[in-house]
Amino acid sequence: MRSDLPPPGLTFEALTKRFGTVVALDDVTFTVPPGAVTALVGPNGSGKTTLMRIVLGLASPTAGRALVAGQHYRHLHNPLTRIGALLDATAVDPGLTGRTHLRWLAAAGGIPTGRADALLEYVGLSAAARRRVGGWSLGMKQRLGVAVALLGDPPILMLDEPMNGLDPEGMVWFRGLVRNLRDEGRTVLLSSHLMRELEGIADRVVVIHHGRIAADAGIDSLLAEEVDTSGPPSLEDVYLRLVTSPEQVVTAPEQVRP
Ligand SMILES: Nc1ncnc2c1ncn2[C@@H]1O[C@H](COP(=O)(O)OP(=O)(O)OP(=O)(O)O)[C@@H](O)[C@H]1O
Repeated sequence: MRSDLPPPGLTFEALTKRFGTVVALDDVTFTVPPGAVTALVGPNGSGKTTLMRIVLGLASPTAGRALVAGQHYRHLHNPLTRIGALLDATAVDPGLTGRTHLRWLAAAGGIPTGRADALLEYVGLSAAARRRVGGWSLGMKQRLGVAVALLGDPPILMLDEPMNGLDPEGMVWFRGLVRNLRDEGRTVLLSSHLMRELEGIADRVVVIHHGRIAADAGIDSLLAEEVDTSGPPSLEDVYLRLVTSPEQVVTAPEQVRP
């Protein structure tokens, strides 16, 4: 392998996951390229969370594999410093303060606890940090989840529906955050149902439908191909067409926003 190639972000190779008779993921192959923001979209139950859980070793694939920078998660040295994830913002002990939660996770991961305070400030939670998380709104918990994901200052972030519950100011904050992460050269995989928000922050889009890839392309090329709309094409138009025409597969991996 050439040494001047950037390290891969996330790689999914023929990934299949069955829960009994339910096929959550069906032979899924795609790459999340480094240094870009990739949106993972699909209807409820299409397999997005399952895919992310497999990356972190929280679920085992029935077949195929998911790799982080070319390695299985379980083989990563200091995993918090390699990939940060937000899968379920509500999975926090409600009796803990946000600060205690974050400092505890930092200590458990061998990260200086002082970073927890810096991150609470970064995600706009300094004022609430010493209050119990049980009294926090969903949007506040999402911000805390982002802080957890950033604890190890990882080059790869994987965020499952991080915009749920954010108020308009929170949306603006989140947009800025994702742009910063990309400007810092980080790799971001982000799932959401909020197409308009994704249109403003994603470089690439992977559409998953019934556990299979329906599109994997740069957002600009996806929009450029959408010619059947009366007004300017939107990601929502592309998405709706794809999930109502599951046999269609769009790939244009070369298209990444500069
Ligand atoms: N632990 C489990 N046991 C059984 N079935 C499961 C389990 N986890 C997920 N599934 C099923 O796998 C499929 C994919 O679910 P998944 O949660 O990955 O979808 P999703 O795309 O994240 O959905 P949403 O957009 O609603 O969050 C669904 O049919 C779901 O019911």
